[in-house]
Amino acid sequence: MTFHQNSIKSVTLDALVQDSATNDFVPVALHRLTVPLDLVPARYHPRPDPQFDRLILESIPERPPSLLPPLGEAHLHARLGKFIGDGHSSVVFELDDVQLDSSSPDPQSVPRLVVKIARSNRLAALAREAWFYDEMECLQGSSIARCYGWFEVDLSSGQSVPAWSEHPVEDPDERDFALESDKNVHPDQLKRAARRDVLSILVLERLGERLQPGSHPDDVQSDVMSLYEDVSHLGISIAQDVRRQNILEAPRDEPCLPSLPSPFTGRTHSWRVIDFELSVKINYTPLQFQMSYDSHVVHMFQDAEEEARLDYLLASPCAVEDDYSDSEC
Ligand SMILES: Nc1ncnc2c1ncn2[C@@H]1O[C@H](COP(=O)(O)OP(=O)(O)OP(=O)(O)O)[C@@H](O)[C@H]1O
Repeated sequence: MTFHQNSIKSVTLDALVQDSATNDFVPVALHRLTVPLDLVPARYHPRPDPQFDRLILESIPERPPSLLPPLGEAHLHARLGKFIGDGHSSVVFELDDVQLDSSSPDPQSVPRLVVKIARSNRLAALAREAWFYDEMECLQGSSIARCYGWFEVDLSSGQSVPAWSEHPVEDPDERDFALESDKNVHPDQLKRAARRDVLSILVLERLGERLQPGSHPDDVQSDVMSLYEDVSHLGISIAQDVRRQNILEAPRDEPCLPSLPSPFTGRTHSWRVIDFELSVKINYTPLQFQMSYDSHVVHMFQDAEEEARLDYLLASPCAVEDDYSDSEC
């Protein structure tokens, strides 16, 4: 049996939650949640007159039907591995020693996985991201990572999560887009925002390295542009978060699953886009999206070049001096 994005029903993680009295790690079991269809309200942009037909759709694009089999019963057991990265909303780790229970799918079809752990004050942001992974199911494995589910558990009073305190965010009071971007915030999101005692995670396919500072050849730039094109076919704008930190290489290290061709362009990408908590579902045409993505992506690659130049100058002050010929370097 193949391991699908909806095969896992529950997850037990070791080395994530600590018993505050003894400082020992205790295994914690998290249960899969179904993301309510209306969790993220779409934004409707009225069409002022027919000349905007090329840019604004009459209605919000429908979510393509899921092609996954019915929800599975598998239980996944894993240990928190190496820290990979963090952001305003989450901390991301590799998963080690991944095991599935005996009734589960073929372990050969399980790729390397990571866990994206919501910060305690960013539960709504992770829920929002889970909704976008569902919305973009048809792009999982081609332009975005495969997402193996959203899982939660209530922590008990004597439990703590060292991942939160060891990787603190610079500004813990920063505004939460998940609660501010939508006119009518879903009641579940308001409840989540009020809580600090919930462990909430996404289990994702492990992608490769980030797009590095420097100049990138045309084929890389066009591959990345095409990731945004794919997303725009679903009426999804991620224009607010076009950054090289959100472009990762497609998985390469075994075990990994092959990249799938885009259902929209047929292109098999070498890159993936991540991080959808700032995304918005809206009734724009792909042409309208393309106009805004074009400039964002061009700027991103220009910034990557500039960043590399600055890194070089900082690492070798003589290079700065060389610009002024009296240098003694
Ligand atoms: N599927 C993945 N595979 C490998 N690395 C990942 C994956 N997802 C995230 N990462 C790493 O973790 C980092 C943080 O992830 P991400 O940007 O999704 O977090 P965030 O908290 O939503 O960030 P932000 O501050 O941008 O909202 C990424 O920059 C990337 O390096």
